[in-house]
Amino acid sequence: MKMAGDNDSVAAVQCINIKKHYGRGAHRLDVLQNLNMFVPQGSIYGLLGPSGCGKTTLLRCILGRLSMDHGTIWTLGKLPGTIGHGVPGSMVGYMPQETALYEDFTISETLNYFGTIHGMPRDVLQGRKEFLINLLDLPSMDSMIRNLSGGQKRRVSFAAALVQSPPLLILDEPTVGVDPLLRIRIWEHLLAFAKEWNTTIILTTHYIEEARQANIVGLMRNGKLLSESPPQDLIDCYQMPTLEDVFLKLCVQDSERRGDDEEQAQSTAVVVHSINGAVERNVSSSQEDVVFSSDSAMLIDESRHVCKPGPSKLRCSDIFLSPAHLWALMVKNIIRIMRNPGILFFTVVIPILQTSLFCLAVGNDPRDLSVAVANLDHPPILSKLYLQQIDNYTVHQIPVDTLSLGKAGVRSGEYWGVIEMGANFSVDLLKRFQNYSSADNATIQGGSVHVYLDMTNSQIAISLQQKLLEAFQNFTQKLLPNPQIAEIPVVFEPPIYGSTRTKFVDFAAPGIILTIIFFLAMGVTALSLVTERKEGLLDRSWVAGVSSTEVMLAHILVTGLLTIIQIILVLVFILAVFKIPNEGSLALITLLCILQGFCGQAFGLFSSSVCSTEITVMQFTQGFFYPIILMSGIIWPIQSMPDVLYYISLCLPQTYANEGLRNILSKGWGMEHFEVWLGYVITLAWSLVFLTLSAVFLRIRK
Ligand SMILES: Nc1ncnc2c1ncn2[C@@H]1O[C@H](COP(=O)(O)OP(=O)(O)OP(=O)(O)O)[C@@H](O)[C@H]1O
Repeated sequence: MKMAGDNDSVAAVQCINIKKHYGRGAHRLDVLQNLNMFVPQGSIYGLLGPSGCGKTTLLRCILGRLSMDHGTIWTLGKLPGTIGHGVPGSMVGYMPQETALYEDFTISETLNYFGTIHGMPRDVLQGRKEFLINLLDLPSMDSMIRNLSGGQKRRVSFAAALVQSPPLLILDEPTVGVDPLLRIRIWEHLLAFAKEWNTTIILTTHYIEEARQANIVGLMRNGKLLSESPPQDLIDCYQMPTLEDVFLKLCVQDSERRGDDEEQAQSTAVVVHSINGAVERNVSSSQEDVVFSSDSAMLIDESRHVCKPGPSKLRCSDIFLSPAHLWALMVKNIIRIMRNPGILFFTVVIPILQTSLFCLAVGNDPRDLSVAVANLDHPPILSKLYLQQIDNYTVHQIPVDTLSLGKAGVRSGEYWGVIEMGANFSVDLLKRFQNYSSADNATIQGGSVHVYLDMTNSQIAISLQQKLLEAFQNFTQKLLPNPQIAEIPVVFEPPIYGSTRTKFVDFAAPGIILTIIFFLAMGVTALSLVTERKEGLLDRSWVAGVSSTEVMLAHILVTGLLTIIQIILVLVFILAVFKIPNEGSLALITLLCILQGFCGQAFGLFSSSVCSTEITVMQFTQGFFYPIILMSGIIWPIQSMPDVLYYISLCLPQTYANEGLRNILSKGWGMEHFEVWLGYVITLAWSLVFLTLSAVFLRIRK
């Protein structure tokens, strides 16, 4: 059917037999059921219906944001989402139900963001901003969104949908929660846009009577249109005082039809014709029969027209990345970070705090360990000399009269151990040193230091053993002309790599550096996307034409700057302040850290593409934290793991990187070693895996 006269005969949007459901099995909900819709160009189309009848779902299908189960939608002559088409993109302005604005932006920044995405030149955008501020009676451009009233926020949201003067406007409940005066003003603007700029407007509303101002109303119930006609025609046809009464009557009729014939009811729509002022009513059951009338008096029985697909002007940005989109997204991310002191604090202070805590709290010798000394030696010549050699920083000697008193003290938790030297210690030890080959067992036992330790804390026990053995070496050096006589005949020569005094902290440092960098980078990235998606902000950007790759890249570039700051801080504190030994190239270390930071960002993006809320992101990332720490050889060598765990650990993103960094730091190895190469290659491979998965999940969940 075609209306006479003007370009109203051409459809801006046409939906043909649309079906859409959510859920599966018993939870399946058929939201749109064979829905047909025809929105003429330059008209205001009011989509009315009770809550939950599927209005938003239909709008999202029209925008190309939701895929349908069945049917076709034409928007501005093309299928939404076609390459080169501006829907989603600059051809459509979308105002979602929720305000969906960045609370920490000003009005000006908000409009800049959307204007830049749409590629508006700076001066045009400035003029447009001033026009919209006047038109919608908004406060000053510098006002922060978070300080605006609810009504002002809705008007800013409206302005954001209008900023690029789109030919198609889709407004999801623009007047909900708005005072009556403002509602009247919004309608005045809508009428002006349709009349003066030939803008096509589709809007949903619960306030049925306000839709009398629309050119056409679609009355929707249970996922289908009960009627699609000019409001006055409906009122005249049903001879009801209000549109609301018409809607009620149609609902009753629909229920009755459903009772009669469920199948028939699925696809019928009441259509009102207005012919030369007389109104007649049809019940149609297929798309071809669905007709509408204008308030002009003529009907032309022709099939409906949709906008003819014009020659596709394919821009590079439709296929490749758009610099305008990237720039807008990056500026947006920078503003959000700058306005959020928590993120800046997180960036600068946390890496310093974590590295310092690690270097100060881990790997140092324990001190002031109380150890009972039962020295029964008489006269205590050699025993005294031995006790003097014990490192007083670690061991705090407490004399006791008998061995059993010392043991009782260990059992009660007073001492970490007891050192016992017998009554003939000095005599027997001298005998042993003077006559090695003929010393009997009694002499050897009498000339030995007997130590009883609390072995429940292995690190403390190992430290005590080490200190007591070192004291004995010092003691023999003072006592014997050739102290090597007193040593066991297994000699550890100067090491090939490292030193005899290599500490635990040197072993753990590479893993700790990489873990701090990986998880900080992940933390900065992970929450941002989830917050944006939850508040409907991401949805708005998708509709403006931004792609998931652009969103990801903009996040990586901006949070990448933060990650580089963190890497510099971590390395300065580890290598320069706490002087963890480094034999290798600083450039290689930095490169590996940057790649691990990138991998952390990619993992953060992956987490935020999989999870819907901040809580689930936290749980998801925490679930990975301990397995990575425990299984990547950071605090214990992977060579000690059971076979299965060992092979699993090799697959983790930090195991090879950790090993590679350890080799660079402690052995000074470079890229000529395969073990070092592997660290870089596997980190990069994991980053690509996470990025690909993020892109897939972002696309699926768009
Ligand atoms: N992602 C989803 N998964 C499952 N069900 C959904 C989803 N989105 C919407 N629904 C359900 O589909 C039905 C239609 O929702 P929709 O938001 O389209 O209704 P609506 O007419 O816009 O409602 P309102 O006027 O309250 O905004 C509702 O029952 C809703 O609960």
